[in-house]
Amino acid sequence: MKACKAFALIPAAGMGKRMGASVNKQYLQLGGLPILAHTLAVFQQCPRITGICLVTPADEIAYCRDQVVSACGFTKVIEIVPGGRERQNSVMNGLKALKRHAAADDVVLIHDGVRPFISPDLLRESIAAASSGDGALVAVRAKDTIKTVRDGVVQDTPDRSTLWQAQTPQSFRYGVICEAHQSAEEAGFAGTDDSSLVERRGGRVRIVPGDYRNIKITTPEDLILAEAFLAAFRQVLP
Ligand SMILES: Nc1ccn([C@@H]2O[C@H](COP(=O)(O)OP(=O)(O)OP(=O)(O)O)[C@@H](O)[C@H]2O)c(=O)n1
Ligand SMILES: C[C@](O)(CO)[C@H](O)COP(=O)(O)O
Repeated sequence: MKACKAFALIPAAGMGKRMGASVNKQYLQLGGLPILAHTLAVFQQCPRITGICLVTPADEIAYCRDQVVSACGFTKVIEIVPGGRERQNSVMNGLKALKRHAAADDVVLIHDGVRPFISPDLLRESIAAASSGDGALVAVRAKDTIKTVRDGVVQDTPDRSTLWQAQTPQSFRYGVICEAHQSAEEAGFAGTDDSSLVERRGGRVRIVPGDYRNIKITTPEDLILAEAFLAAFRQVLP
């Protein structure tokens, strides 16, 4: 049987408010390159990825195309489109742009632009898992005990053995994720990740056990961790 195509959708249209930097956090330097370049490099180098759709703030499209995509030779970037108010809106814009390229059965890997430590193995495992069901979610087991809290008072201590921390990529058949986003938009449902939209539609999302290094660079201390990870584990670009 012919393998389906796999596309990457990279939302990178946030404001980086929690980072508080003078430039948007995806352009902060990590090992001498913008964070976003490290992320894109993993997808560019993965033979299973056919094309990449990048979502950036509308007023950064030209900068991103010239200073990141062209400058680093990311030839698999087939679309750069403007983002929306929330991450969910940015992903929706990317899904619409992929209509020109993807068929309903193709797989789309949705991956935060600021998670540069995703590994090629996890991309391959995500594509395989998403191809055999409704979707696949890279996640790691919760290491800490998690509390449910209301008004500063603990309500409950959920059984930790059932708790996983969601990362990206979150990967789905193109038709499945388009339907889930469309339905969420119509219902005014807001989720903090893409899997929750598919779960809401009764979809079966499989866990792909992830990697604690696959951090989302969110606050200044994450940058220190990222530099340490880069020095210890990773050499992506030539
Ligand atoms: N409207 C938005 C918001 C977020 N993102 C992207 O979604 C990913 C994860 O979001 P997060 O780390 O929360 O980024 P920001 O929204 O930029 O951060 P903050 O909430 O601190 O402003 C990032 O790659 C970010 O650029 C996006 O494409 N569009
Ligand atoms: C999608 C995500 O990265 C999974 O952990 C996360 O939910 C994004 O949340 P954010 O608040 O938009 O950073």
